[in-house]
Formats: sequence, structure tokens, C-alpha cells
Amino acid sequence: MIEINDLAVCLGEFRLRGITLSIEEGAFFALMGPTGSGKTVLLEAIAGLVPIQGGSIHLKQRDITRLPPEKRGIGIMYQDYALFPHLTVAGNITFGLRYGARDGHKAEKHFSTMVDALGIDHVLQRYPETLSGGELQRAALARALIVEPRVVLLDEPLSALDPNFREDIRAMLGEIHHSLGVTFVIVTHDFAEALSLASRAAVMHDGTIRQVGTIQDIFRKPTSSFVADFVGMKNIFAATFEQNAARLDQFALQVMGRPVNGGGHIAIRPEDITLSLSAGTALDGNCVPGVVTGIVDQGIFYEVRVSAGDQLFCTVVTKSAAFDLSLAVGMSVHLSFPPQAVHVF
Ligand SMILES: Nc1ncnc2c1ncn2[C@@H]1O[C@H](COP(=O)(O)OP(=O)(O)OP(=O)(O)O)[C@@H](O)[C@H]1O
Repeated sequence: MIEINDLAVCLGEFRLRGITLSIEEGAFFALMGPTGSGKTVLLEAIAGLVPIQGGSIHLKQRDITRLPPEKRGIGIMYQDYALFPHLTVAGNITFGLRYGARDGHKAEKHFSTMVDALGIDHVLQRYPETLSGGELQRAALARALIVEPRVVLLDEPLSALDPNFREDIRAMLGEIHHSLGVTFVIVTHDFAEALSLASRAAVMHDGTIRQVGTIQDIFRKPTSSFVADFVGMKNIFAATFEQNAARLDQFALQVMGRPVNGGGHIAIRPEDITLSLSAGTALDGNCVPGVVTGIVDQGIFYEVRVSAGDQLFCTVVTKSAAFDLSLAVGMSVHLSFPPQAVHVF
């Protein structure tokens, strides 16, 4: 229902370009990417808050590319909530109703339903500076929802919250999305947040979209070394491909597929690699000999670096397994992983 076609935005030195994206009605869609990649600028372009140089945005088949923000039927909630300090919470929430004609009785009813649903009845007459992080967040969400938008844009809505509280508010966001059936587009840095809330996502880099797909595909099947790196696939190596094998400098690995774009990289998640002392007997998998070059304490597990040929692999080992193996730097080990664990692009 949101169709973005070849969108271009130019802000100072920054260029958002070639953005083509389709977001289904009622979806919970995540925009991810490193800092400065253009996630907020894209949200602002959808909301009509930045000038658009080229391309188009359609909402439910209506061309909204040049419409002013208040005519788009879109609510936006910022990272810092951007509530007006001189207005009470009630004043902030109803601020958006000044624009556009609305049935007064219907608007009042909607206001009470939303205030009840978000549990902010007790703070309506207070000013933003007196609110807790969670209350501010809910007040900002109420303000985005008061105009009964068809789309709600959320720019890192949970980042300012205390981590202990974040999960509750995250669950609440999921429930609100479910009960309203409105399309939510969320900008997030947090993979756990994206995985628990959204079903589809786009990964942005340097003003462009690098991959769009289901959250699972983005995490399990990145299509470029950039996205693989971004989603935490640490073992990314250049390779050449021959039949069902990827050849690295000194060994060949069995893989399930071939790169669609003729590319030349593989990636393996550290947690998909089993570290052992002997080569084992697995006939249908990969087994690479190497030497431990580093053991880094990561709290509940160790990150273990293993040099194999010219490559440096990274794997994870539980503390009890490391103890059982008497793992130490300089030790000879074997790394095993199935062909399905080798992602090619
Ligand atoms: N009004 C503006 N004028 C000039 N440059 C801008 C403007 N707004 C944003 N930018 C630049 O555009 C780039 C993208 O910014 P944006 O806020 O979209 O990044 P982001 O992906 O949301 O990053 P973060 O995750 O840090 O919030 C940045 O380099 C930023 O400095």
C-alpha cells in the first residue's frame, strides 16, 4: 500500500537515491542500517517533511509525493518524541487535530479510546518535562495516532527508554499494531527489536537500499557482504565458485548454492561453526583445520578466533565447552559446519 518508486532526496551533501520499496497494508516494516545511512531522511520523505527531488510515493494508490504532511494520513513519532514543552500532554496529543476538518464527537471518542489503550489518562494535564520515559513514549505515540493515520512512522521509538522497560513497551507497540491494523514503519538499530516486531525489513547504506525482504531472509540469507557484515556474519571471505564448492585460497568448501549475481563472497555465522579437537566423521559437511589465535571473553560465551590457511575464522564456544576442551591459544582445532551454513553472494 506504500509504493515508493525511484525516490531521490538531496539534503546538503547527503543523497537518498533510487529508493524503490513496497510496503504492504497493515505490515510492521523495519528500516535498518548504520548511522547516517538515511533511515530518518526516508521516513521524513514519506511523511512529507523534506523536499523530494525525484521519484514518487503512493499511499493506497494515491500519489502523495507533493502533498503537504497534514494531508497524507501519516503519523510520525520521533526518537526524542518532539513533544511541545509548553503544551500539556492532552494539548500535545490533540495538536494535530487542528489541521483538517474532523467530526468533533468522533474525534473525542477516538481520543478517549486511545488514552485508555495507552494508559496515559493520569498524565493528560501534565507537561512533558514531568513525564517518565515510558509515559513520554506513550504520549508521543498517542499524538501520532490521534489523526487516525493509515501509516505510522516510528523513528527509534524505544532507544531513549531504560532497557528494563524497553521490552514492555516493545510488546505494547506490537499489541497496538495488531489491534489497530495500521501500517507501522519503524527505524531501529536493534536487531532484537526488528526480529520481535517486524515481519519485513529494508537495510540501508549510504542513501540506498541494499536489501529488502523478510526479517528471516535478511538475517539468514544476506545478498551482499555489506548486509552480511551488518547482520553480524563475521566470517566473510572472498571466494571463487565451481559447481557446489566455494574455493578460498587454500581449501574448498561445500556450499548449497551459487551466487546469483556472479559475486565472489561467502559468509558463515560464528554460531553455525562447531569447534572440536579432532576432524570427526561428518561426511556431508565442511571440516577445516586451524590454530586458535585468540579467545575473547564475551560474558556467557567465548569468541574464539581460529586461523585456517590465510583466513581468520570467528566462532563462539560456551564457557563449559571451552573448559572441557582445555581451549588455549596455539592449540590445533577443527572447525565444522554444514554446506547450508555457508551463505554465498
Ligand atoms: N536537513 C539536513 N541537511 C543536511 N544534511 C542532513 C539533513 N538531515 C539529515 N542530513 C544528513 O543525512 C544523512 C542521513 O541522515 P539520517 O538522519 O537519515 O541517518 P540515519 O540513518 O537515520 O542515522 P541514525 O541511525 O544515526 O539516526 C546524515 O549524514 C545527516 O547528517
